[in-house]
Amino acid sequence: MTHSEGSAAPRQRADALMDDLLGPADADGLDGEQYDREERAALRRVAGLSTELDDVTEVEYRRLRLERVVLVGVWTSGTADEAESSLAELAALAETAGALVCDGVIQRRQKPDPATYIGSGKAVELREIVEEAGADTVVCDGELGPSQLVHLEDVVGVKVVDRTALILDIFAQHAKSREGKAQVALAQMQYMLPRLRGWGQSMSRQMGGGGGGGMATRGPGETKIETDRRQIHERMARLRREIAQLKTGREVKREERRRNRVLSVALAGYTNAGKSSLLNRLTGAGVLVENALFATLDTTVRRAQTPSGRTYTIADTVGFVRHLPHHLVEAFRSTIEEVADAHLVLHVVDGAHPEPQAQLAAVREVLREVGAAAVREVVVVNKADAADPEAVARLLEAEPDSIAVSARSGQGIEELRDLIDTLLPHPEVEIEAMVPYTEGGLLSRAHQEGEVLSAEHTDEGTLLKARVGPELASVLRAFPRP
Ligand SMILES: Nc1nc2c(ncn2[C@@H]2O[C@H](COP(=O)(O)OP(=O)(O)OP(=O)(O)O)[C@@H](O)[C@H]2O)c(=O)[nH]1
Ligand SMILES: [Mg+2]
Repeated sequence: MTHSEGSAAPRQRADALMDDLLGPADADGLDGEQYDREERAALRRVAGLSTELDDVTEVEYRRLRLERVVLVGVWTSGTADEAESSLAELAALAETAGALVCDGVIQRRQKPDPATYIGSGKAVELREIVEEAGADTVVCDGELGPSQLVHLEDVVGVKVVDRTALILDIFAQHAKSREGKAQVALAQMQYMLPRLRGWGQSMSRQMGGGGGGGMATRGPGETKIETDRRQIHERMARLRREIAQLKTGREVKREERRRNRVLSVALAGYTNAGKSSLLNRLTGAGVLVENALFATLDTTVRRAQTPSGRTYTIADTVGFVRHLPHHLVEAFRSTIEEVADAHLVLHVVDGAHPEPQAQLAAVREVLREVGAAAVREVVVVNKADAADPEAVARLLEAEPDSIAVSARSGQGIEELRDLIDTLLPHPEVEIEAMVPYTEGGLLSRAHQEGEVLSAEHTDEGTLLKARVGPELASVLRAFPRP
């Protein structure tokens, strides 16, 4: 059955990459396990994929419930290394979602097969691998159309999900705030809507047993799908309203910060680069740090101070990943938009990662999409403690505005603080004033909003020399130096 892919390279197992992700070899009791697996898979199908939603809100809490997965990628362009690292990332995503990765295969093709994603001959081979591994799910490294999912499922005999569904699932597990949860739920529904029919057909074929069982179930199945669709549409409309309200609240706060001329720094970067660790280093904030992808899904804003005593806010943001599902870019646009508003972006990259440049490029692409490309950017090469010094040196050379740090050891953090101080815009007006002791509030404003160059206590009040914004400058002019 291999004639259809004449030039296709033999299946590539990304074994080396998966080594430490592999569980113990399953040599024991194959028969019993297989039976068990069928039973579990059957149960899971009903729980996870059925369109029979008792309550449509269930969509929100849907978990893919992946257990043993086989990964499959179509390698259309680039080097073998790139194809393998994409699959390794998929493995990390699957692990983050709680799955055990049994195996990973890549097929070289010009483009994914329109019917079954990988070629039909390869799909049959994949089925053997799935059976051998005792896997219950196949995860494809791309976004598959509804009918591709159904057709591939028919061939491999287990649940098939794509990269998008996997990422959505992780996001659903990690979102904490109301807004974050609502955004993920909306994205999940957008993703599911066109796929309801597909799953429905697949289910009825399964339940019909033979090939011709479709007719009997089609009628009521369609009706049920229509009902589900309508309910999902209604729920999506409600979610959109909720998100709009929450967004207004967040924007009011943001507007307030802008009005108060609060200096702002945003941390952006590929997932797992160490953004939250760096935020903790810079502010002492207790933000969740985890060696998992997408530990942070909600924007956290903290207060920090530059070495010269200026106050600024620093926002942690959701991590980026290649091929971020489009729904999610949309859904998270608002949280990522925070970056577009910042005075300075610290673009954190994992210096110990094999492909930091690709990560930088992926993040910049999204930043451009949300209109944050014009914000001043510094590349913060993190994990310098663990990275190869030569790789770090190469990165620093390739990126003109860059600095190497380690959030873990503290190396480079002082320099980073100084750099933040230098790059944050400086208030434009230099002023001298004699601030009476009754106007203590003005002194603290000068400290917070501006840069105090000197403050000398005299009999008449505090002799202040400072750089401040125009608004505060006009207030201070009421107290000229005698
Ligand atoms: N060796 C080393 N590990 C680090 C350093 N900074 C962070 N890490 C580790 O990298 C992992 C990810 O750190 P996080 O701070 O959660 O990364 P993040 O960018 O916020 O990740 P997401 O929120 O998932 O996008 C954790 O296991 C950290 O302990 C560092 O400087 N050196
Ligand atoms: Mg984080």
